[in-house]
Amino acid sequence: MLKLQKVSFAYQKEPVLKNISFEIEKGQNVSVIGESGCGKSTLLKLIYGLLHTDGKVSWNGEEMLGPNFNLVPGEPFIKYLAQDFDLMLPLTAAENVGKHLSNFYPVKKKRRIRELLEVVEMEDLADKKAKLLSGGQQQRIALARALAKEPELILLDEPFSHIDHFRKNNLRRRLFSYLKEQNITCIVATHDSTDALSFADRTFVLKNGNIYADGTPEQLYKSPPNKYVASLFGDVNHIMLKNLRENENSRKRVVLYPHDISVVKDSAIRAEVRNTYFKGENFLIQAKLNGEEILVEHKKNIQPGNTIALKVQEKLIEERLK
Ligand SMILES: Nc1ncnc2c1ncn2[C@@H]1O[C@H](COP(=O)(O)OP(=O)(O)OP(=O)(O)O)[C@@H](O)[C@H]1O
Repeated sequence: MLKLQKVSFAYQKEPVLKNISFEIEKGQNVSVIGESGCGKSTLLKLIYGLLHTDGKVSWNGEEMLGPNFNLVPGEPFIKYLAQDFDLMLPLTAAENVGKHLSNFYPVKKKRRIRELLEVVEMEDLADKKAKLLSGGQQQRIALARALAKEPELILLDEPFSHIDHFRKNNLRRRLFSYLKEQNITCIVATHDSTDALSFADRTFVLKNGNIYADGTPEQLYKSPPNKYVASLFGDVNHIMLKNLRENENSRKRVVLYPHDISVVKDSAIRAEVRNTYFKGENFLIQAKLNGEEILVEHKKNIQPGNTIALKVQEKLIEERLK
């Protein structure tokens, strides 16, 4: 189990992380999300032992003392995959993956390298020099290398940032099921809502140096505590209640995703279409509702200038206001 107690950190005067405490069970997949610069990478570096904190970071009850006490920063049972992949460019993909594996059992080593190259779908490029690989291919090799010595805890900083959309989904499924099978604890810092929604057991939202929200992805998505949290999962509206309800006088607003709002034949809520964007299965409609800019999802394209009637389930509004 990973345990952080009152962990704070500042590069300069202003603290980046403030008094953070949490526990993560073995084998859990935790995603850390939050706006750019909120401290996701700093948190991973701190757990790995690259940065010093006055707080306490421990693994299975043993305190990890950090860079002020370790000559070589980092713990051997943790792997940290930074945003720069730090590959040995003159070596081949396979050589990079096996770099930290012992040469004592060459057949075993070869088998392990092949297994890891399969996880990241790079078998075909095993013998290609790293310097000749694309950014996404290098990132996949760096991932395989991080897994080579079967870490107990893996820290991944934007692990799919250079990988194209088609491959990303498949790779995510393979990687995260591999980590589950091996019972490897994983923390992923990410901007990508799919990493957080589809694969994490638990999600931390970082804001202003604190864990601002902590829950299962489903809890955070379905009942976002506010607009900030909802916006990390995609487009979101923050609509004045008086624009949705008759006889509403408060200045309260409600968080609604575009798909929470339906276009109907007739209703008292009317908006004027300003723009439409094709999204594949649906269209995203940008419209003006009593002066407020809103986003609505709809099956059909509606031309700008048209008026649309809208409906939001009252039950959903009540839930979001809780
Ligand atoms: N070496 C450094 N020296 C000084 N300030 C730093 C350093 N590294 C990061 N920072 C600052 O610390 C804050 C947190 O940075 P960090 O990289 O942890 O954020 P992040 O959430 O990972 O961002 P991103 O999502 O853009 O990668 C930022 O304001 C950043 O400018």
